[in-house]
Amino acid sequence: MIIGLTGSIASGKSTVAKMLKEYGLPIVDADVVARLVVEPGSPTLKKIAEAFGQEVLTEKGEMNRTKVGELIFHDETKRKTLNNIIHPAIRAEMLRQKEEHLANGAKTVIMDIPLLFESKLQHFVDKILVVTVSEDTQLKRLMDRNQLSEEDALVRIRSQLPLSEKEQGADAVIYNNGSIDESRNQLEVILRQWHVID
Ligand SMILES: CC(C)(COP(=O)(O)OP(=O)(O)OC[C@H]1O[C@@H](n2cnc3c(N)ncnc32)[C@H](O)[C@@H]1O)[C@@H](O)C(=O)NCCC(=O)NCCS
Ligand SMILES: Nc1ncnc2c1ncn2[C@@H]1O[C@H](COP(=O)(O)OP(=O)(O)OP(=O)(O)O)[C@@H](O)[C@H]1O
Repeated sequence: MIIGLTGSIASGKSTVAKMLKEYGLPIVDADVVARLVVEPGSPTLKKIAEAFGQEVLTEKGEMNRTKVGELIFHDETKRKTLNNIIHPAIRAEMLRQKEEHLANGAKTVIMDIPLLFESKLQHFVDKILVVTVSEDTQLKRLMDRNQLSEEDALVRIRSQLPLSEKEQGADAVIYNNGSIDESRNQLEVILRQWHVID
């Protein structure tokens, strides 16, 4: 079974992914893959520099993530341009890693895809697990974690579909407003229901 783990920025996906790892389940993480495909010298990074200018590269030839973040979260056209360049490369590498886990005998693979709904990737997975939080908690945790002003945190939140819509498209939902242990308990119930654990 392929489980798609999603949510929105700072809703708690990585926190839940860590718990899934503790069960020994293999995880294919879109944010990790998104870093892999823009390594210095990669064709994808070259295309990004052609589209946005050499100033998105650091002296070492790496992608300047802060700079690219500033550009794309304040400008939908630029965000779409970046997505059109980087998403095909991310998808191809994620599918490769998934196949590798299956070939190695995994019965369940987790695909952690923040933009699963925005990119319409529901067909990639058999079950969708959404990690959700209230808007207030999401805003507070994002501001704390990334040291962002309220305004910068809000533009990032608004660049994604509302969590309420994602909950409607889910096979199961983890409500992550409470403690980490409360979320862990919800996860355990879901994994039992799906026969991933006994
Ligand atoms: C814009 C970039 C450079 C910012 O890097 P930074 O290190 O600050 O953030 P990080 O990569 O950890 O992403 C944090 C979160 O931002 C959100 N996010 C990232 N990219 C996007 C996007 N194109 N649209 C909407 N939300 C996004 C996701 O919720 C993600 O989990 C980076 O996120 C990126 O390369 N984005 C494009 C690839 C992408 O779409 N990644 C999302 C998962 S496929
Ligand atoms: N139940 C919780 N109680 C308190 N803090 C939490 C809880 N869950 C997550 N957090 C904190 O909230 C922040 C966001 O969580 P996390 O990084 O797991 O979100 P995410 O959905 O993976 O975000 P992103 O898409 O931006 O990578 C982190 O700083 C994390 O430590």
